[in-house]
Amino acid sequence: MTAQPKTTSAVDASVPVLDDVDPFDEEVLAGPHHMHSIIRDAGDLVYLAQHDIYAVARYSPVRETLENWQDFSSAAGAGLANFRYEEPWRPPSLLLEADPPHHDAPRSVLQKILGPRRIRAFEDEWDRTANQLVDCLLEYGERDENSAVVIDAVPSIAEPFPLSVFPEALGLSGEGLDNLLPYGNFAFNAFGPRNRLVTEAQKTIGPVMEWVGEQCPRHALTESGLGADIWAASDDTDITEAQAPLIVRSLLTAGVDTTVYGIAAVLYHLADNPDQYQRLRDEPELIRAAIEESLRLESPVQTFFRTTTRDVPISGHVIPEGKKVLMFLGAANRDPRRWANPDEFDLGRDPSGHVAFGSGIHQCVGQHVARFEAASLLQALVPKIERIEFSTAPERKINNTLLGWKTLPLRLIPA
Ligand code: HEM
Ligand SMILES: O=C(O)c1ccc(-n2ccnc2)cc1
Repeated sequence: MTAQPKTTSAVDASVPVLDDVDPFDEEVLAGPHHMHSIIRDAGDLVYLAQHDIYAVARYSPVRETLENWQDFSSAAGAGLANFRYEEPWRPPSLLLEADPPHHDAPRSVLQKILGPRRIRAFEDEWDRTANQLVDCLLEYGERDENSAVVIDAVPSIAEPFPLSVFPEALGLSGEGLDNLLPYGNFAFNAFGPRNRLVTEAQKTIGPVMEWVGEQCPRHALTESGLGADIWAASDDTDITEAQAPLIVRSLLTAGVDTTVYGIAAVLYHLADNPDQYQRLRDEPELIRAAIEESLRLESPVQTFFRTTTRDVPISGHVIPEGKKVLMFLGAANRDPRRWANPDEFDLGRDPSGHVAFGSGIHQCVGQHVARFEAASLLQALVPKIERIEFSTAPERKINNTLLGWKTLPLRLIPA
């Protein structure tokens, strides 16, 4: 594979060039919001010279780029690497890294299998698991002098809950599930540049990748899980037998890490807004709004890329064909041009239209899994916990694509 030619096509002189903005700088990854406002203020479209990429951060050009799959292709990869010039680190995703028509059948299969009706079938079981988790924390959790339960919500809630419900729903055997977090972490780092985050993880990811590959064949999956549904679709020739394991792999990649970050985001914003947590206690019907508003504010999946399929006109500029375009979903979700008081957590706002799950033909097909998991958890937690407070400052986890928490030290005051 030849290295991607650097800016063979001249940058349209009207496009603001930002020389000193590196979205993948580790300090920026830990706190991207100042960078977001610099890019939003620079214009609808900017050129980030350090990576030879274009970028959109304002709400409407991000929506436009997400929804225009013809001009902004996913088939050259959803990350910085351009599959036209570089070998993907694994066979590309049949959904995330495909355009119509190849994208169509895998998408319609997963859309059915992960649709709200099918996921609602897990609701009672996920509610039971969530209540068991909360009861266990109340029963055995360490208490402080005011008998508040003191936890780090990342290892105590955000990680164990998705790990205890999703692999089982998918139909995994149960052995080696602790491979799922490092695998997801690596996959999301791999959408970025080959920086320390990638090269460090590359040293130990081999056996993890092998384990993931071993979970995808039909015989590795239980007969009643979502994975079996994917294989059943290959019997009905909606998809081929060769495609089925790759689609299972998609769920292994995205099915846990994303929801760990999503749940941590909800708990963070509830602890950060005690008055609104009280409102949630009084009005539990606002639980879904709390989840959406947390996803808007946090945007656990911060970025994805597209590749232009022609010289694309956008907002009075032209992006040359074959260029990577970085979509800052997190910046769009806090764009003051679209949201009043964008940085505020407001249960009273209508958060619909946020792009935390993307938009258009690639919009997150697992969004109902994410929403149902978070809702089960909050429905178990809110009635039993009077107040949630930070016990000490939370620490950011660093990833090239995901924004979330490494630690979330909380004090849970029982109701
Ligand atoms: C809070 C949790 C999650 C967030 C924030 C999230 C975010 C996203 C975003 C932004 C996209 C669009 C990608 C693009 O436009 O290139 C996407 C696509 C996708 N998501 Fe998620 N996701 C989450 C959870 C999940 C889960 C739990 C699953 C699987 C069970 C999943 C499976 C997928 C798949 C397969 C796609 C590709 C869809 C396509 O290309 O047609 N996601 N997700
Ligand atoms: O097929 C894959 O490799 C893959 C598919 C989907 C995601 N994703 C990201 C956010 N929600 C899901 C990540 C990887």
